[in-house]
Amino acid sequence: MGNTVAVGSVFCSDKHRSSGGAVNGRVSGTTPVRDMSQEVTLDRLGQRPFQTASGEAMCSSMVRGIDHLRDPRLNKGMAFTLEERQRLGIHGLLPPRFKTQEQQVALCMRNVARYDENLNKYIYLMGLQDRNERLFYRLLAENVEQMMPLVYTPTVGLACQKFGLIYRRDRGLFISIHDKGHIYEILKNWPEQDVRAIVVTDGERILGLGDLGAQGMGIPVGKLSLYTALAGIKPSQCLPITLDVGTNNQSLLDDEDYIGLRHKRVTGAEYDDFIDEFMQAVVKRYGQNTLIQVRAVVVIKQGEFEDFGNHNAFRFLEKYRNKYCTFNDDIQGTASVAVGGMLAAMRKLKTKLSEHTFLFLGAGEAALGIAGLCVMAMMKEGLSSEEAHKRIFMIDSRGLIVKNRPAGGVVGHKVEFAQDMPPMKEIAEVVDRPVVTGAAAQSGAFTPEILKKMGEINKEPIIFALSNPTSKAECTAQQAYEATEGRAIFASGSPFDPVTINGKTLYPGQGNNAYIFPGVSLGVICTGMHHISEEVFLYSAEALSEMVTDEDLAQGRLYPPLSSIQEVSIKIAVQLAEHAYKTGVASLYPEPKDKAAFIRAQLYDYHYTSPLCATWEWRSPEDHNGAV
Ligand SMILES: NC(=O)C1=CN([C@@H]2O[C@H](COP(=O)(O)OP(=O)(O)OC[C@H]3O[C@@H](n4cnc5c(N)ncnc54)[C@H](OP(=O)(O)O)[C@@H]3O)[C@@H](O)[C@H]2O)C=CC1
Ligand SMILES: CC(=O)C(=O)O
Ligand SMILES: [Mg+2]
Repeated sequence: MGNTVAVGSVFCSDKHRSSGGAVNGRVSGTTPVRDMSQEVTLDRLGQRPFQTASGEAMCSSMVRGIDHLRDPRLNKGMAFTLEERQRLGIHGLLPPRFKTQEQQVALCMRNVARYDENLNKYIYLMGLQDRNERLFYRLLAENVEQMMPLVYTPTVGLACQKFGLIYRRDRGLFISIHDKGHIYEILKNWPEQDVRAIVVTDGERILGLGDLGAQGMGIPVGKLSLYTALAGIKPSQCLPITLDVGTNNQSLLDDEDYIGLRHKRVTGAEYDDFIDEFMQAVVKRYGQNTLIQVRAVVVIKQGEFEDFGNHNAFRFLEKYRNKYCTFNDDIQGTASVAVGGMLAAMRKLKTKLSEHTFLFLGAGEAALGIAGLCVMAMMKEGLSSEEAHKRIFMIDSRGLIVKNRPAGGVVGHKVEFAQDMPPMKEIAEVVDRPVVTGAAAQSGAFTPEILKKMGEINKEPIIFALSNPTSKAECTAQQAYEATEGRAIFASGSPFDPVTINGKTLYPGQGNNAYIFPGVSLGVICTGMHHISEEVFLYSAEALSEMVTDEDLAQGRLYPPLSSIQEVSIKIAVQLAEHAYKTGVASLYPEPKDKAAFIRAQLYDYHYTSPLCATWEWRSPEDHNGAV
């Protein structure tokens, strides 16, 4: 157990020693000399150093045998071979049986099935991620349909609500408003050097569940696990962050298990300065610095804003979109998946978007994002902006958004969608539109009567109930199909089981931004785009809809099956790369000739590799003067 594994040529700088490795019991990647076009990592002597489980080069002189069991990046459990066990000095620390990774995945599936409650399944999966990272990602990636509802919506919503109760160990970075002035120092505590993707929330609007404060951390953690499982972005390059500025949720403030700051949300200039400092600190830590250290490749910081409150989400998107490489998933990612689904529905109906009118229940981040992208798509089909806007009807908490709305009028991004009509309060009054989208977190808002009316007016009404989690859906798939005798073209934000109606089984689509954000992020990272334009989300929507087959459409699916979602991500990334090089917004040169092959070469491999390699030699602890 005391044996130490070493590589002949050691290339750790002092910086690396102080930022991870065995010093704090975690093995971090180093900052290797990196040439992404070939994905070769070389040490100073031009030799291939040891690769960690995440594919990163590392200071193997600092890794002890036992670390291969304790570090989730290195651990393979019973899949370590006899030779590996003996040479790593871990023989006897594992049961005598040897297993393949496939057998381990099957065991994990059986373990998940043993739990009745989804929250317990979630806890099991988080435990697996903490123990054996590759196994966790293989389980997720190869069983997306079963696992996504557990690590993502709907279960992640419950996990956030109970986060304090189920909290086990560190994952992600918490930065509180009281860290103002020191955010860069906090970022330096993160043990990874090569972060490419950050998902950040301030917990103010977690799914449709409202303000969950610091417990919103489940969302960046869940989203980033999909970055890896669905788009092959390396886990070591992903950083989940929660900005804790307090919470206005009194029941959390009163909850003995609440993990965040126990005061109301800080707002105004103090909050804005805090976010500004955060953005600058991220670039200082992972933007410029990383750029200086690498060769032949521009490493970018890529960040995603998630589940911020409405009033801040739009402000920050405007403020930061041209200054940083960032997007808002709730506004832009959702828009893309919804328009992708609508384009697929148009193929089924053999019509164009511009031939329809659209009704939105909700006029917040999700609904306004979708409405905006619908306008863009209709303009691409030939409508003027004015004509396209006339086709969009939106309802917020005060009723239909109209120009002459009394008391308070219409403000912000809603203004462009205000119709020249008399005010109307009830959704039933305006539901005679062929495409109806719910994104208002008002569960059951599409009542059976409303759904029936949609079915009476339209032969095949397009009904999207996008609110999450399931408890907030505007209607269920069963309700939509039943009220329309199976004629509805339906999609929902959280998954619903297939429904059999009049002997025909229909497969509701999951209109969730998870179809979009992993692929967009992969494309951005692989091209070094500095800014993400709105067109990216229309291209992604088109790429997504092109992957829907006629057979899918015949079964009621508006999206490709979740089992093919990795291919969707790659297709989106390739499409985005084509666009990035064509329009000169890529910064990674030389331009890869075969973009698909290039992108595939970057992907995280969740299969185990051997920790042993030819250049290794055994050294006793004394050889290292005890520096193990
Ligand atoms: N499927 C997916 O991929 C995604 C789904 N979502 C889901 O969409 C939902 C909304 O999110 P988001 O847009 O960010 O939230 P916002 O808070 O930005 O918007 C909510 C909107 O709903 C409106 N609203 C509230 N009550 C009613 C009511 N009784 N009748 C009509 N409208 C009402 C609000 O009105 P007002 O403006 O007057 O306050 C507001 O316009 C959430 O459940 C979220 O989980 C979000 C992102 C992605
Ligand atoms: C899916 C998502 O991002 C949301 O519901 O907020
Ligand atoms: Mg969200």
